[in-house]
Amino acid sequence: MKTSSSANGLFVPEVDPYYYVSTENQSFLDKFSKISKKHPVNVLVVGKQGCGKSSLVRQYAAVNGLPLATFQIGILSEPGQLFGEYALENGETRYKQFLFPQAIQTPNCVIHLEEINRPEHPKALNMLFSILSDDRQVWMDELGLLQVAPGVVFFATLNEGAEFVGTELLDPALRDRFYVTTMDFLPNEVEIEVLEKKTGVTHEQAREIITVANSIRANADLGVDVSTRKILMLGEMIAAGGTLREAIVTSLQTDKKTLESVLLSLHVNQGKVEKSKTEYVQYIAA
Ligand SMILES: Nc1ncnc2c1ncn2[C@@H]1O[C@H](COP(=O)(O)OP(=O)(O)OP(=O)(O)O)[C@@H](O)[C@H]1O
Repeated sequence: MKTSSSANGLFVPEVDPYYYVSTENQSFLDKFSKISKKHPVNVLVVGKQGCGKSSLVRQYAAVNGLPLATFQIGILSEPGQLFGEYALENGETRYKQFLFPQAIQTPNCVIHLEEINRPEHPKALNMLFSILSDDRQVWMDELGLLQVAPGVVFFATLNEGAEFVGTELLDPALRDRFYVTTMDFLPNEVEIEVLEKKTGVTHEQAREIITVANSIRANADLGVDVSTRKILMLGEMIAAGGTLREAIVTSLQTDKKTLESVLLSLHVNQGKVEKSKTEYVQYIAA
């Protein structure tokens, strides 16, 4: 998605004209925005992978015209790693500041902390604790006192999966500092509309994709998650002229055996997926 530049190198994302949110979540976002005018706010967005958490954060920034900065917490292996690192420059070791210190000191910045429940090393969250607590400041030998600027909103996203539900794996001391909002997949009618608008498939094609997705979702034995992202990928393939089978084979990202079970169950239950005969041809031109 395109973004427009703001003065300090951070970016205000563009509004996604086809982003849908429940009225409840819209109302929550509105309140978070109001609270942020008084002091920085922490919001935890919980939901299944690919259900739209990142887009929600992006859309919040876009709709409110605020700069957005995203950081992957899941890959952190030590406390200071978000802030900067020592690097060799012209034979000298210097401390190089990363975007994070700049983002937290930028008034009204929207800061997305991705996968906050999964840092590679638990201590990696230590410095974040101070920033997310009422103190809103942290001392670093290299950078001095860093204070969170007025109006900053931290959105932490957390993937809800089979291995854990909701916020239970998040450290209680950390969880305590967040408002929590939960997201689920969109209702079918809305998913159909998103599919039509974003991928250009017809209403009938969109309906068929959702029927297939529902039948896979309903069959827990298959263990295949069909997220909104996956549905959009199916739609893109079909809009590009692919068959439903081709779309499923390329989009679902599952092992061969599960894929065969998926195709078989769709074929048996709904006659939806045509059997294919594999032939080989030369691939020498587009
Ligand atoms: N409510 C929605 N309205 C329109 N499009 C949506 C909506 N939710 C998700 N999408 C689309 O689905 C895709 C996946 O969304 P997104 O990346 O936000 O999911 P996520 O939950 O953050 O995924 P992950 O857990 O993998 O980070 C994006 O292309 C996004 O535009």
